[in-house]
Amino acid sequence: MHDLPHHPHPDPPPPAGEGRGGGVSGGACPLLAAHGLSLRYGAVPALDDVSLSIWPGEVVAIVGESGSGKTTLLRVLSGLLRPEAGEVLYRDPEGAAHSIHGMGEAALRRLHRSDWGFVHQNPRDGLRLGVSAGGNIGERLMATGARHYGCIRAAASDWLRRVEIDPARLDHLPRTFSGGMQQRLQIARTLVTHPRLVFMDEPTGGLDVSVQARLLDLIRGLVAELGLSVLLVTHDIAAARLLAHRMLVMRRGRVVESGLTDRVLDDPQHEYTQLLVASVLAA
Ligand SMILES: Nc1ncnc2c1ncn2[C@@H]1O[C@H](COP(=O)(O)OP(=O)(O)OP(=O)(O)O)[C@@H](O)[C@H]1O
Repeated sequence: MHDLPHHPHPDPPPPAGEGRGGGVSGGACPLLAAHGLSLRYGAVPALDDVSLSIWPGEVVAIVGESGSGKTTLLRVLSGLLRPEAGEVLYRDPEGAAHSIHGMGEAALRRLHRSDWGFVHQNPRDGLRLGVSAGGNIGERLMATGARHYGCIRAAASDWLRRVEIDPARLDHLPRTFSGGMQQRLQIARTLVTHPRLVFMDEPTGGLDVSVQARLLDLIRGLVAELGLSVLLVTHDIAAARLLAHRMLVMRRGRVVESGLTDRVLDDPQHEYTQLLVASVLAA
């Protein structure tokens, strides 16, 4: 048996309607739903008719080999890239659906500051290296309206502790931190505002194996504690196994298989998924 997180939905949404084609389901309410996303870089089809949805409290992993389109998909879903075709709908806390690529830059920026978080593979892309650790966390709180200096500092200290960084380092610059500490600081900065949906792009990439394991454990604990919805891009099947309720397998811009994580990994249906799983078992 695998120690998979309990799926937040007693009756998890069927994978039908995901992958190639398919539609956003009508009556039910996913947090984010994408339909028919396509994007090419010149002649390279980075995304080819991709559809997916993520539900409140759900962790969905997007896996696949290098160049399969994972990062492009995450960037399109989070509004950082515009698709040539298709649509991404986000449901706000009041239940209204918004088209991500139709909402305008200011509204999208607000969403990224409040409801959403983005954890980059390279912490330098998600941190301000010239600002103290506490400042990095406090800044995001202030962007959502926090003003009381003492409260902001206390929250920053608390979050340093939660990501296993000594709060005595509150005033230190992130460039004096190790790679693993910088990544944990980026996670603290992202989660301090309790976002509803977090995009993670290879959050453990580029770290030592032992540091990766510790970080995955930390992410797993925080995701469960905060009930976060997470879209996780990774080429690490073990990370997907540990964190994700569901997974999508990408190849050459297409979703070739999707389903509950243990089903996909223990009983892969697509030839490519079978190869992917076999290569991990052989390693
Ligand atoms: N800015 C760009 N210009 C041209 N081609 C691009 C660009 N970004 C990505 N591509 C191409 O699009 C395809 C998908 O790339 P993408 O980065 O989304 O894959 P990935 O699965 O995230 O890969 P990796 O795991 O190596 O990060 C690849 O063939 C890549 O070479």
